Amino acid sequence: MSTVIATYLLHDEKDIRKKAEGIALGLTVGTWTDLPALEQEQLRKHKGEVVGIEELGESGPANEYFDKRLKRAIVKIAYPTVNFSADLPALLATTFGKLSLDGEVRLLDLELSDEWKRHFPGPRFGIAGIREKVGVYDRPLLMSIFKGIIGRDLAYLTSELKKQALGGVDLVKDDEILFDNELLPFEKRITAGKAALQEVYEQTGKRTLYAVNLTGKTFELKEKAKRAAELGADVLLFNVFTYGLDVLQGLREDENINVPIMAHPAFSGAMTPSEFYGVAPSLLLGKFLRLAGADFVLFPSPYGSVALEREQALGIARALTDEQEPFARAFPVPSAGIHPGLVPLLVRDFGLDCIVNAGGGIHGHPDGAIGGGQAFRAAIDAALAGRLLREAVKENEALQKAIDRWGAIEVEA
Ligand SMILES: CCCC(=O)/C(O)=C/OP(=O)(O)O
Ligand SMILES: [Mg+2]
Repeated sequence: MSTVIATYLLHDEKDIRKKAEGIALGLTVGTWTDLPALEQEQLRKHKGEVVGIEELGESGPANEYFDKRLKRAIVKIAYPTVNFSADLPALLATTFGKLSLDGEVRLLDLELSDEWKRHFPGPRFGIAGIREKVGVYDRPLLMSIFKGIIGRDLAYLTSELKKQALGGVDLVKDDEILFDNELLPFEKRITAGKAALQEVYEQTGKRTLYAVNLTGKTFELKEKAKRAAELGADVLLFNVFTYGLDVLQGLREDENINVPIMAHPAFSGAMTPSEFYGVAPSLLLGKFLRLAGADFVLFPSPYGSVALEREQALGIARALTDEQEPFARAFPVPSAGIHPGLVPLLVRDFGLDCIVNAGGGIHGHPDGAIGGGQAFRAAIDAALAGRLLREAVKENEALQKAIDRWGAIEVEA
């Protein structure tokens, strides 16, 4: 019998096993022991089963948070896939729908069978496909973010786009808060951006991609995305969690939207932060986004301005790049508050197949976006060569200015 196995962190004052059994029945057949034998036989294939309980010691923080003494355990429950349709909305409603309202349960993981994974597309391009588009194979990619663009016009956007590209970034993304507007209409951002980046390519030979924010009402997104593809959009930025995972999957599965999709974590912070309830970031921002088709996934880095606990951030990256999964690997993009002085940590923690992503760390450079890009590129080269930044600055003024402004955290061999 095909099942999905959910792993939860459970809290209960009295009896963890009783709570776990209640969940397994409550989210499947509802009741069991009082059923006549014949009905039990008929319903057996639909019955949820507790398949593992790992008792944990009490947690002071948990007791303090819930203001009561609680038993804790890692609990695994198997849900028969015969009970629900092969889509993420059904999977989520079954395994963490009403249960998510309990307030004392955290969903840590969902294990899908290989057979069931075949219902999901995974990234269309993935790391390999993106690298082919930018022509860079031997280092982390560098991405910058438009900042201070709201209220500006197309001339300003294209001027800023050129500066970021001239600084040597591989991609430039819209900020997630840039929406369709009269001054910067979606389609014109694509066409004007493309022309501007072609100019830079002809000037420098460096290819830079532009990730335009796909926004608007849900049922208009597909047509907008198809139009973007027709206009030659390089990448679609998408605020997945203000829409839903299945909307991402719908965009990915449309063969007329043959464009890489960059998932932004906006609004996911409503579900992930607590250690006691909600959803683990490695599942929400890692496994689910890869399953549904994101080619890039942004998430808070362990050392930026909205930092994620290091192991959590690394868990997302592992879920995005796990070679055991039957999906293309997706680019981890640790973000928020990133500046050139943090590049040694990023390379140590995320390796070659990641994207260094910065807004303020590019535009806040004393020499502007061009200097910011140059500083990051120098920091990436130094980190890959195993050189300390304090050595690398001797040959790179832009990096020196960045370190003077933001400092540096060296990773000593
Ligand atoms: C985790 C998303 C980061 C993001 O959206 C953003 O705009 C970052 O900007 P900076 O923190 O690099 O200025
Ligand atoms: Mg942003």
